[in-house]
Amino acid sequence: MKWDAWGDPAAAKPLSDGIRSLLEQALGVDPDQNHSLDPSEVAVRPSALTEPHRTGLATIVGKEQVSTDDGDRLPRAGGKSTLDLLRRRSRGEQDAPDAVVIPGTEDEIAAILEFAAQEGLAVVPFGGGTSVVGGVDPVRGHFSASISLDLRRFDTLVSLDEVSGEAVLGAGVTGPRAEELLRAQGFSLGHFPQSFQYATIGGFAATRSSGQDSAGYGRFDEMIRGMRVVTPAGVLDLGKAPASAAGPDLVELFAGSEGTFGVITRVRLRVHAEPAVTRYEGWSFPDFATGAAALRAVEQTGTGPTVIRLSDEAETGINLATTDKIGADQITGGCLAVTLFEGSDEHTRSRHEETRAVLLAHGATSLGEEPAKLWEQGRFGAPYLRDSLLTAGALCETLETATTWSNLGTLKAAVTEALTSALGESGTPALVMCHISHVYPTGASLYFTVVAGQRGDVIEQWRAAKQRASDAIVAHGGTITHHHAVGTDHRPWMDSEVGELGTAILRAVKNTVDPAGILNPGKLIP
Ligand SMILES: Cc1cc2nc3c(=O)[nH]c(=O)nc-3n(C[C@H](O)[C@H](O)[C@H](O)COP(=O)(O)OP(=O)(O)OC[C@H]3O[C@@H](n4cnc5c(N)ncnc54)[C@H](O)[C@@H]3O)c2cc1C
Repeated sequence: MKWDAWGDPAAAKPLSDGIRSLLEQALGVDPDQNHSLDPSEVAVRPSALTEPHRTGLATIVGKEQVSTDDGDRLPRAGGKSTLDLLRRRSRGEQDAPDAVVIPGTEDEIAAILEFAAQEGLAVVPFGGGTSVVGGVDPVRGHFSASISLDLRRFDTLVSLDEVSGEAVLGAGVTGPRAEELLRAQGFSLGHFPQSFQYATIGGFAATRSSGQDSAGYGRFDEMIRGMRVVTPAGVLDLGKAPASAAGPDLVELFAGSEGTFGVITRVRLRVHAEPAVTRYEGWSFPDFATGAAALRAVEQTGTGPTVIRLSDEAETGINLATTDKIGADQITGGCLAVTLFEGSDEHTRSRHEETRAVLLAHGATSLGEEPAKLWEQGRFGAPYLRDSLLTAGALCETLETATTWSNLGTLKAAVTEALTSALGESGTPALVMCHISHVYPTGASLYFTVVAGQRGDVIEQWRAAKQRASDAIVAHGGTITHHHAVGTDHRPWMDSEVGELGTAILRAVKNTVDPAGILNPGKLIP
C-alpha cells in the first residue's frame, strides 16, 4: 500500500479527457497542477519511545518485530480518508506512531497490553490501515507514546468446518487472502467492500464493515459466529452456537468496538460454497425515487439478488457506477441500477427471474448484462481515481449513512443541500452524487461522493463541509455511519447516536476490559 495514496502504484488511474474537461469547466480546477509531495520532503514526528520501552517490547516479541524507523511508522500514520491523504500531502511535521510492534501470538499481545498499561503507552490495533474515520490515528492521549500494533502475522485459515459452513480466520488475513484460502477448499466468504484488496478480517469485525454483496451474503457483522479477543483484563472466547438466548450477545458488543475494548485475534465466520454461476443485469429508472421504490419492493419481496445498487441522476450522468468509463457518454439520463445473482445455475435463474419481474413492474427498463459486468470489473477502481483528482487540485471524498425507506428521500435531499451550501460558501461549486448499495427490508444506506474545487486550507474546507453534512444526517434521522465506523471523525456525533446513557454503558465496558484506557484512545467513545 502506498504511504500517501491508495493501493498499488501500478494501478494508478490517470484522469481521462472527460474528467479533465469536467474539472476545468464545472469546478474551475486546473488539472495540470501537481499537488502531491515527494517523500523526501516529508518530516515525520520523531519517535518518543524511550530506550527502556523499546527494550521491554523487544523482550516480548523479539527485536526484529519492534521498529521506530520512519519508513515503518509513516505507512501506519493514519488511514485512507481524504483528510488522511491531504495531511500526507501537507508540508510540515507529520504525525506517526512512536513505534510499530508486530506480535505473532495471543500471549505476546497479552504481554504487550500488560506492559503498555504498566508503562503508560497507548496501543492502536492496526489491520490493513484502510480506516476512513481516523480509526488508526496515532493518538497518544495522556500517554507518553503511541504504538501501532500490527496484526499482519495473524494470517492463517485456522480451521474450516465444511459440514457447518464455518471458518476461523486470523485477524490479519486480508480480503483477497481470505478468498484464496477458502476457495482452495471450495468455499467463499463473499465480503467485498471497496477496500477489499487491503483491509483485514480483524478490521472488518472491529468496524462492522459492509461489503458490496451485502444483499446476498449480509454485512460482515452478520457473518460473525464468534471471535477471540485479547483485552488488558483477559482473553474472551465469544460465540458458542449458531444462535443463543444466553443473555445479551457479547459478540455484538465487540463487533464494532474499533480496537477500544480489545485486540481481535481470530474470527469464526459463516462461509458458503463457492458460487458456480453469476448472472448480471443492468437497469435504467426514470428517476431516483422510482428506482428506490423498486429496490424496496425487491428487498421486501425477498427475491434474493446478491448485489443490488442504484445510482442517482448525478452519479449516473458522469458514469461513476462504471468507473472505467467515467466521462464517456454512453449512459444518458435517468438512474442506473445493477443486479448480480450468485449461486447454482438453477437457483440464480429463479432469483433473477423473480427480481426481473419486480423491477419491471416498478418502472425499470433492462439495459442487458453489460452495465452490471462493467460495474463488477471496475468495482475496486474508484479509490485510484480519488488520488488523481486530489493531485489535480480537486477535492473528492465520500460519506455514508442509512435510514428507513420512508425517510430516504428527505435525508438524501438534506445531506446534498448541506454539502452543496457548505462547499459553495468556500467558493466552489460541488458535484454531489449518491447511490444506494445496501438494502434492508425496512430501509437502505445512502453513499455520497463529493467532488469540488480545492479552496484555501483544504483540510479545513472539507472539515467544515463534513461537519455540516454530519449535522444534517443527525437532524434528519440518519445514522452517523452505516459502515465506515466512528473513529475520531464521527465521535462528536456518538452522543446523538446512542444517547448519554448509551455512552455511559460503553464507558463502563471500556473501564472493565481496559481500566488504564490504553487501547485506541480518542476513538469511538466520547
Ligand atoms: C477506498 C476505501 C473504500 C472503502 N470501502 C468500504 C466498504 O465498501 N465497506 C466498508 O465497510 N468499509 C469500507 N472502507 C472502510 C475500511 O476499509 C473498513 O473500515 C475496514 O473494515 C477497515 O479494515 P482494516 O483492516 O483496514 O482496519 P484498520 O483501518 O487497520 O482499522 C480500523 C479500526 O479497527 C481497529 N482494528 C483493526 N484491526 C483490529 C483488530 N484485529 N482488533 C481490534 N481492533 C482492530 C483499528 O484500531 C481501527 O480502529 C473503505 C475504505 C477505503 C479507504
